[in-house]
Amino acid sequence: MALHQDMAHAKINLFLHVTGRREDGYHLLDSLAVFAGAGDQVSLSSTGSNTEDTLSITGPFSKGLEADSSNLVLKAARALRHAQNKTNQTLPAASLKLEKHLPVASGIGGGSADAACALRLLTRFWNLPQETAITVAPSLGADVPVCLMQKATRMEGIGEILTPAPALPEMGMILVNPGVSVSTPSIFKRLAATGGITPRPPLSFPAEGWPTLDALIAFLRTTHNDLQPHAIAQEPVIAAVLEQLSTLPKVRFSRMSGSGATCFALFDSAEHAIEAAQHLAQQDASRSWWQWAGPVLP
Ligand SMILES: C[C@](O)(CO)[C@H](O)COP(=O)(O)OP(=O)(O)OC[C@H]1O[C@@H](n2ccc(N)nc2=O)[C@H](O)[C@@H]1O
Ligand SMILES: Nc1ncnc2c1ncn2[C@@H]1O[C@H](COP(=O)(O)OP(=O)(O)OP(=O)(O)O)[C@@H](O)[C@H]1O
Repeated sequence: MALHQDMAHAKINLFLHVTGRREDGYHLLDSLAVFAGAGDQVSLSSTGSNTEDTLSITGPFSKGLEADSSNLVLKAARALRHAQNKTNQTLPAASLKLEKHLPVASGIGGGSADAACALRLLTRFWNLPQETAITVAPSLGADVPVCLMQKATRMEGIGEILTPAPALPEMGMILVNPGVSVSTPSIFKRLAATGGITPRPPLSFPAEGWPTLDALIAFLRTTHNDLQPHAIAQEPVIAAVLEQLSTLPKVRFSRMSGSGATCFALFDSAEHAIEAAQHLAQQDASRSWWQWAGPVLP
């Protein structure tokens, strides 16, 4: 029986500016990340024996994902054990289950969200201080620290400088992925190969936040996803997704998230998003695409 379970929510970059490049090749970013109701489910139970941590994967996107030490869930467990400098004998082995609902390598941080979720579950299971998870998170991926919190956040540095976002309005969202997986390093490489960084004046967030969706959208229109043109150059179908989203009833704003290929559209409410998703599902072009509609987490 599962002792603990938690949701690994999809991370959406409402904008994503690439502001510089470090000597190690990692890019400096400025981004506003929010979390959608969509997510994977991770659960944990005790194996009842002192063997190794184990993982099993089910769900619509389990195919092609290995449940071995390459999986970010088991990498999270190993990193946490290492940080505690304890052996398998002193921390009981965990049996982890991942129900995979988010498309893999799709720009919405599914693997990072799973790793962060595993860190949250395991720190509770092993009675470790929360700080251990916070310390370990960046070593698992640039998106893991923000996924640990699952709250609207401004991301800077390479993703490790996190500032809670000011107040956001209630809104609904559609996510659409056309079924092509996009490797994050390949899109950053394309950006670097073309000279990359677009100089921009520093961006300030209003301290009072955005009381309405109109206000948020006016702000977002001054921003970009700098990875979007490079992802479209690699996978032109992303432009078709954005075209479809822009014509949906009551849509307010659309853009690609992260390094793609998932694109999002914003609506005044989750109900409007769900209605528009029903409309989208009837279009020939989008029938085979993965889609989700619902609320953005507060
Ligand atoms: C694009 C974003 O999703 C925006 O939230 C993240 O920056 C990427 O986060 P992530 O997938 O967790 O990234 P990682 O697994 O740490 O890095 C994958 C690869 O992406 C590139 N990378 C990633 C993050 C970053 N700030 N600069 C980079 O250049 C590097 O080539 C790195 O080897
Ligand atoms: N639990 C996992 N879920 C998804 N991918 C995983 C997992 N564990 C390892 N991976 C590997 O991590 C890579 C990145 O997957 P992920 O779904 O996090 O990409 P992404 O959504 O593009 O992430 P980001 O938005 O952070 O760039 C995949 O190529 C996959 O092989």
